[in-house]
Amino acid sequence: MTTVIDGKAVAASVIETVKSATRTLETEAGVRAGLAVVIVGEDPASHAYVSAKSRMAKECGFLSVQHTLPKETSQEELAALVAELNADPSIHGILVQLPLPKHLQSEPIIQSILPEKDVDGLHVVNAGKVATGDLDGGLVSCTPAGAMVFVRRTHGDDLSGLNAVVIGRSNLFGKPMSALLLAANATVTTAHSRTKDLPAVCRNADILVAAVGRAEMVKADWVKPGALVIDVGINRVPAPERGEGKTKLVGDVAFEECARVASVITPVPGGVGPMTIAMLMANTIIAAYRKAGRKPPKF
Ligand SMILES: Nc1nc(=O)c2c([nH]1)NC[C@@H]1CN(c3ccc(C(=O)N[C@@H](CCC(=O)O)C(=O)O)cc3)C=[N+]21
Repeated sequence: MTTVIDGKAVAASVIETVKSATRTLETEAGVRAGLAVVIVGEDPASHAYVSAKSRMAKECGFLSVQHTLPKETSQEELAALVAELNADPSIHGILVQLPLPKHLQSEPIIQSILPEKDVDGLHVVNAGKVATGDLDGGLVSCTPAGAMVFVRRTHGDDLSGLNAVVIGRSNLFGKPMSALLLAANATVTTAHSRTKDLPAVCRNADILVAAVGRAEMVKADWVKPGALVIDVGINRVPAPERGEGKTKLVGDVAFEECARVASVITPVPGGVGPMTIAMLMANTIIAAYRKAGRKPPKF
């Protein structure tokens, strides 16, 4: 029987750990963890994600601050807000929701966040720590960190002898995911749009991670029998069967057919997505513990 991972349930268990760590930090050190989320513009999907993050931060017991800036905000104004949050001792984590409106450059903004407050794990200092295998010193990007929780719950901490294939090479996901799998001793292939015979490469994977951004691209005959399949894709597609003009979310994996071949698989929605938000909370409490000079919890 194939196991379908319940991402909401795993995320809830991460959130329970965060909540209790938040209480401990408050009672023993008198410190309340604080998360600031910055959003520029009116994109409804981005607002939905940001509300979910702010709501979860409150549920964790954090000081949760949301800055909503108008879409015509200048580069300088956004940079000034980040500088203010960097200097604010009540804020331990800063997240600038991406993508930013087209007239703004995200890279200089992200690199101006203090690495110790960069709960998205996108600062070069944090990316560099992941790349060099220093997983306890920095902050790990939330989506790969969440995917690794699924990997550890399936295979334990040591992936020696297992082949892992990550489809996708973005800084946000593919590169850190490959680095985390490698640090856990997997033999890792980072595949991408220029890879020759992608289905054949994927068929070698004991752990197959799809982050291509193409709806249901990974088919059953790409999956090694018994593999763990992690679907990082979020694609909104038309769903005429639900009524005229309706849409639904699907991943990068053709779920039904691949589930018949895999031994463990994550669904979309309800897989990696909820874990991304949970790991953001985990990173925030880790940042707050470090600031207070305490050893943070492990996730
Ligand atoms: N600076 C920054 N950091 C991010 O981490 C970041 C970002 N910008 N921009 C946008 C993406 C997207 N993202 C998601 C988080 C949760 C779900 C999630 O919980 N999804 C639900 C479904 C939600 C629905 O129904 O729409 C699920 O997969 O079950 C999805 C996507 C974080 N992102």
